[in-house]
Amino acid sequence: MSETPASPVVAVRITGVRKAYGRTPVLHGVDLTVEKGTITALLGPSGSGKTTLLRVIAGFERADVGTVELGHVVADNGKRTLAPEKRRIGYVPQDGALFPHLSVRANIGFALSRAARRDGRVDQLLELTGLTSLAERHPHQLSGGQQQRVALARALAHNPSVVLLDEPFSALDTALRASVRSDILAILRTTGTTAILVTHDQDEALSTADRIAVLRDGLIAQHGTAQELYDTPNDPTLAAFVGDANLLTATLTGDGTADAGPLGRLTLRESAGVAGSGTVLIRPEQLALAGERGPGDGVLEARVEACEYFGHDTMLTVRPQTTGDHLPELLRARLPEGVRLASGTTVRLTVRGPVTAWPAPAS
Ligand SMILES: Nc1ncnc2c1ncn2[C@@H]1O[C@H](COP(=O)(O)OP(=O)(O)OP(=O)(O)O)[C@@H](O)[C@H]1O
Repeated sequence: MSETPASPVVAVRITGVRKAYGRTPVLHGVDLTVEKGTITALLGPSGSGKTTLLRVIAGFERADVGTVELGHVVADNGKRTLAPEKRRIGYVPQDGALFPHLSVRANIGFALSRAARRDGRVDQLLELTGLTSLAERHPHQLSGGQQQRVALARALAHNPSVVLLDEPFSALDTALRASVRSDILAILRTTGTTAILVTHDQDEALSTADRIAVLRDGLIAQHGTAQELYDTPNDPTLAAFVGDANLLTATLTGDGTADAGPLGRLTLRESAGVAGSGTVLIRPEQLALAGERGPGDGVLEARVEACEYFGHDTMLTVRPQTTGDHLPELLRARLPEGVRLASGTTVRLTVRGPVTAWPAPAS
């Protein structure tokens, strides 16, 4: 007898949420489901409504239309809302928003009952977040990363069912950012906390979250794993938003391939069986040096315009030497470690692996 896998438990379900400030609509009907125990990155350009959505989930803003369910509880149905303090949500704002006049210990225990404080809940949280030795310091005596850990400890104090983090690393410099991010994520994973993390940093979203939801024009443009978003974005704009993208005009053959002119016939990851004009996505690491193979037969000659050396790999910007409808003026190719090429060098490139393509929209 085959067993049906248990369906995942839903921690947050947002259905058809609309929100306007005055006459300016921000959320246009957002649908999003977050499973318990997962970390979801909410990614989107500045002004796309990420903070607004987080505030609607937290109950600091009301939805105009739609529902917000937290577990089995309807927290907002566009008419009635559950007060923020009854939602079992922890909120970590951008700047941490610690009380400057209180110690780390007092900041963490601020909203706890006397009984909880007596039971050692604060000590537990100090230990969990590695702050025990800093418990008596004040916020101004802490680094930015330590302050963020205090903010997280405070958000976790009530055993929330969901923690919302609004760009919690944006105030930190690049070096500190990576280490604080991994500390905070480790804490969230250790405690099995469901989290929604707002970011406009694509790399951060791709490298940290179980799932990524991209908010664009007030709607979720795509929700999936990092690999789904990177390999099979829903449209060319998303492809360019999540990672580096070479977008080429191609002719879809309808048999699972696309004719990309000088780059030859490319195999598609998925094919809708549609023939006609379309756009193909080639990620920079899918362009490889063709070795001895000459132009034609899927090999493109191009001139190096720029060579960025990163140690672990090299990013080339090249100008195709063949002009035509198929190719953009410049392409980006990520080559393996050790490659360094002077501007003006001619390279021969070929495409590796299957690509994603979209038929041209019907006019
Ligand atoms: N209280 C408010 N009153 C009026 N308009 C607001 C209010 N809060 C946000 N907005 C507007 O709503 C839009 C979405 O803002 P929001 O802060 O949700 O975006 P965001 O995606 O979080 O942006 P960022 O990445 O820059 O923080 C913006 O145009 C913003 O100016």
